[in-house]
Amino acid sequence: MSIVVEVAVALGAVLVVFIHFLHLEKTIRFNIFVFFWEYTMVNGGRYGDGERNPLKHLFESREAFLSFQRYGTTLRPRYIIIKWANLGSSEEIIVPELYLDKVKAMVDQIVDSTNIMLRSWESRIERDGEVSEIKVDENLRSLSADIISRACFGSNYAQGKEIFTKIRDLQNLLSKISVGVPGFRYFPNKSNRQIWKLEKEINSNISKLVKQCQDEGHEQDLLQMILEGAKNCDDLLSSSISQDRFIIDNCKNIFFAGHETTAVTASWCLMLLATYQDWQDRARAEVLEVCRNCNLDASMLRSMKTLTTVIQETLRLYPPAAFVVRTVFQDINIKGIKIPKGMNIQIPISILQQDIGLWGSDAYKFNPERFANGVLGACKIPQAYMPFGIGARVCAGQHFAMMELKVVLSLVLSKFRFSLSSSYCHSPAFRLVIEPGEGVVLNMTRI
Ligand code: HEM
Repeated sequence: MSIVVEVAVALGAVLVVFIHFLHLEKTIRFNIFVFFWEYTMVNGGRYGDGERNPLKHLFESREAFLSFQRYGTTLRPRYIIIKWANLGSSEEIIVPELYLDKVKAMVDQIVDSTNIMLRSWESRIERDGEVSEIKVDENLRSLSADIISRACFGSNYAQGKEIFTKIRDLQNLLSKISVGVPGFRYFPNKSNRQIWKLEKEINSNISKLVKQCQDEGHEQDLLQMILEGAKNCDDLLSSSISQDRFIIDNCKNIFFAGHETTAVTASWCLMLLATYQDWQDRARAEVLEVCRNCNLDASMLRSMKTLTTVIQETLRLYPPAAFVVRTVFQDINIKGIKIPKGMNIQIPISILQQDIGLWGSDAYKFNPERFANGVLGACKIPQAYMPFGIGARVCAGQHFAMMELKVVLSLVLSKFRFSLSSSYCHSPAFRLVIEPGEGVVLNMTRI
């Protein structure tokens, strides 16, 4: 089957590319990219003169340029986000669970999960002598998956974690696909067949788990909220989406939105604290002062002002989500570019968050102090700070994410001193999120 299928796929792809480039849609897709290019130019040649811009490498290298272009012209990543986010009004269901008081109750769970990771670091340091070189990224990813699985599936989290692992494999496969041709995902080539197989497995595993949760009843975890939401969701009644499909899509949505983003932010935070030792000392002093050898609780997290500004500044310089995506509801004109109704616009978060005109001449510098009086004090136009998006569809998990980051970072700071290893290579990479391309490698010692 395979050679015939691959040839058919190749011919089909050529045909679709041809039609695609002739079609009016072409103008629309290219406009999206031009819009950002123009925006960039209008704002003082951001790519050219950003000598100290931490994301300079990302924006300037040919590879990065291609992945931006690819992202701007391919349907796939946007398709996933929009499809997963738009199936039913996910925030109606998720947000109540992620409100602050609910989130507080999860602190103990997060402390337990984080301590498991920290104990493994302690053992490594003991084994290696005084200092250990630790690449933190994968550990932080598993931690974040563990935390979101527990929050989502409660006591069934082990099965949930298996599903999340499969979703991650799916994500990896999808991020490797580079052909921005509409309809390509229906071609039965090798990678698409792998994707379909994985999707089928994920859907059937989630269905099984949902059934199990329904039989057990009464647990107040995220999955239960989704199940309840699915029962009452008007969107479902007025659409052709099945309840199963809705639940499956919401599970994928939470995992995709809430796992990688938080893990990557923790990695960037540790990288910056390792680079700026004065901020590491200040944040640690605050944590020790607030906790005074007691167990962490939600009220302590509120008092950690310095740590909060460190996280805010990290999210300003290294926002994990590269774009906020919106669909144009009526024809508009931005800086002379006509944007027709129905087109998707990507708002480049990091460009807005490092604009000298808005943030001052030290816009590229790591300076958590700027957030001492909140976002209003940090930026001329506070809407330009949007690591969690903006408006009605702002991130449903932002409180959860901030709380998780504070717990993880305060525990790390209270137990370890760390500096950047000489093997660290600074190379922000745009995959599905903006992440340290070569990972973050730290020299760690116990306190
Ligand atoms: C540092 C961590 C995080 C960052 C930077 C982040 C960022 C974002 C951004 C930029 C959006 C798009 C918002 C918009 O279009 O205006 C979003 C949406 C979303 N996020 Fe997060 N997020 C994070 C963590 C989380 C977590 C932990 C969860 C879940 C527990 C979560 C759940 C969601 C959901 C469900 C949406 C879709 C909301 C909708 O479409 O209505 N996020 N996030």
